[in-house]
Amino acid sequence: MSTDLHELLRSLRVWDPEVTRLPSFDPTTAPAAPLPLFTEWFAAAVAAGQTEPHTMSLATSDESGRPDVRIVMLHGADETGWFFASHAGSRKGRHLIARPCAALGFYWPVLGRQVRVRGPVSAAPSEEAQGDLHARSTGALAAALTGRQSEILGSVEELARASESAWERARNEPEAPVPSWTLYRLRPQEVEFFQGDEARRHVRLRYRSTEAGWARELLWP
Ligand SMILES: Cc1cc2nc3c(=O)[nH]c(=O)nc-3n(C[C@H](O)[C@H](O)[C@H](O)COP(=O)(O)O)c2cc1C
Repeated sequence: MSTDLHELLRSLRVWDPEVTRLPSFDPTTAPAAPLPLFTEWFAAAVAAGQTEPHTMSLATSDESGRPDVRIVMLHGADETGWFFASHAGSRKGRHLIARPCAALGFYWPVLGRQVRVRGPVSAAPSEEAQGDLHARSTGALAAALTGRQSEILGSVEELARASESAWERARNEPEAPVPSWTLYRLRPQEVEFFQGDEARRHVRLRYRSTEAGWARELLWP
């Protein structure tokens, strides 16, 4: 029996009160810079039981300006930027060489919250990337050692063979270097916080980097 996609879509709700608690958000009480608010919202998402709150959409564009998007993990955020890691030779890595700008999107449905971050991207020093990788799990190192991300794969058997030897190396050599593994820093020029509201009076607060510091402005939903 085939699925009726349209019927299924119509049957779904956003912010079902059974699973979503929409907190109120008063933008007049928001801090002067976006990082403390991001940290507060991130912690609230974790506390509310949001699954995988540290995954985010990463949008890049190719040299012709054609956009692309995929999910990556957030590796950290501080006053210098938001961090993620990947292979320099992957599609996104090639995009970031051609056009070193990106956007991140977080969605934490248990609280009806979205955060968007945009800005220029640069690669952190290689020692930082290797240190970040080696502080992660054996699986993360094995995946990085498998390499060849975004290349055409001939068969699943080929991947299984490469992955098995990568796992073996990761177990025996937990500090194995992965030269293509890159820690990227996105320096925020704009950070937008979106709080969903049941009456659809969603609150959108945008921080915009200016020479005088962070400007804060509300946006129509
Ligand atoms: C939950 C989740 C987390 C992921 N985290 C990463 C990550 O941190 N780094 C990464 O390179 N790919 C990660 N991926 C895989 C990417 O989505 C993507 O398939 C891969 O990076 C290749 O993308 P590209 O061809 O655009 O370069 C993750 C995928 C999922 C579903």
